[in-house]
Amino acid sequence: MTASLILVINSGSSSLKFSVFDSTQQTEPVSGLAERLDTPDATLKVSTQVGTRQTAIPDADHQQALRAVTDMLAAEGFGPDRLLAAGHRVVHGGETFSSSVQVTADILAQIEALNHLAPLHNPANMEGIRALSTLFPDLPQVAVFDTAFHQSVPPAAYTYAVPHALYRDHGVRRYGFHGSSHRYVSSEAVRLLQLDPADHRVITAHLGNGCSACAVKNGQSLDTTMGLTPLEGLVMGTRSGDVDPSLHQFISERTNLDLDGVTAMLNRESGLLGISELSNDMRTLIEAAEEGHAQAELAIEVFCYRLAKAIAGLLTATGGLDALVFTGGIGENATPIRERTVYHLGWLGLNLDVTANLTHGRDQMGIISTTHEPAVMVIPTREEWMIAQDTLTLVSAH
Ligand SMILES: Nc1ncnc2c1ncn2[C@@H]1O[C@H](COP(=O)(O)OP(=O)(O)O)[C@@H](O)[C@H]1O
Ligand SMILES: CC(=O)OP(=O)(O)O
Ligand SMILES: [Mg+2]
Repeated sequence: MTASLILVINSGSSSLKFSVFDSTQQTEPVSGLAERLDTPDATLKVSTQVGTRQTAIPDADHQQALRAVTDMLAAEGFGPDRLLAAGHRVVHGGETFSSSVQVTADILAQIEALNHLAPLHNPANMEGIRALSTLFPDLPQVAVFDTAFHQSVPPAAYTYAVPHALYRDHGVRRYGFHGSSHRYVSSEAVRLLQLDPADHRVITAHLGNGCSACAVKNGQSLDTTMGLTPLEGLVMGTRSGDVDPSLHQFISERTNLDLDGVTAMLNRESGLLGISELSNDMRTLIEAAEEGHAQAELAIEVFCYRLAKAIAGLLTATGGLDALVFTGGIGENATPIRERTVYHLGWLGLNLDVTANLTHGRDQMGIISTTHEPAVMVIPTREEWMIAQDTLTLVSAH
């Protein structure tokens, strides 16, 4: 049997998302998620063409979860003999990686040296790579970095106004994340609108649990809202985004939190959850706001205002706008969020087509504005598919 399957792994601190792509048929026959790892409630959810099912995998760690995934795949007829390669999402590639790479012991050491730049994400990503190489030592593995697409951002946009020695000695600069998503949806906008690949200006808004926006000119990222870590920029589900840099000291002086405690607060208890004191889930907030929940309403308004303000700022990098693209769970589904955000940007000549926005732009083009110049679009992201494509390209070249 020829090996044609690409296994894509997005390994997080307490979860492990996976997808299987069939590179010959261009299909995604199986995908799923192992969550609440290292707890008695750990579960594995698997979706195939026939439906979704859930199994308990109590106390499973990353390696046991991956074993459960590969056992399940074998039982479904996608055994290890059919695996061609695995592609991993790695959140931080620092300045070392400007494109995807095949993993070797040397590459693994280079990625590990960047762990301090993304302590919440990279160690978990490494865990996924390690766990899979223990299970299948001969399977080629590829690392696809969130930061890689943003390596074209110029120094004026990535330099913090702090002593330059911090950059030289410690790599303190803005890096940006969600690169696979921004790269995919911006190139889709160019394709769908038939824009000139060498002459276009697109702003992409990736709005999931983590949120970031990106300025893309002529296929290159020129600026983005996330920084040294994925905490900077927009309001997110549980992350604050931009705050006054004095806040760490201010909070720790007035509460009993130390630096780690404040960082955890800004990452896990802030954003939509922090403002609303209700939920980090946009669906819940939209419903609550409709029923008159004042803090849910405030959380939504802060989210949209800050997003619109960031988009307006990113136009400094592009010098114009051909398309504004919404993607991610919120961007693809939350009609009122797109409406309110675009409302703040009416002065740019952006006007939503109310019906198209309600149907979530589910036509071939995904356009939800009354005009095409500039166009507002909804384009579903395909981060896992991008990872599979890079993986296939790299292993085919070897
Ligand atoms: N129909 C919907 N309406 C509003 N928000 C939605 C809808 N569907 C999903 N979302 C929101 O999308 C967010 C999750 O986005 P997603 O891209 O799936 O997250 P992740 O970054 O974890 O992949 C949540 O805030 C969720 O409430
Ligand atoms: C980098 C980042 O914020 O990723 P996520 O949205 O998956 O949390
Ligand atoms: Mg996502």
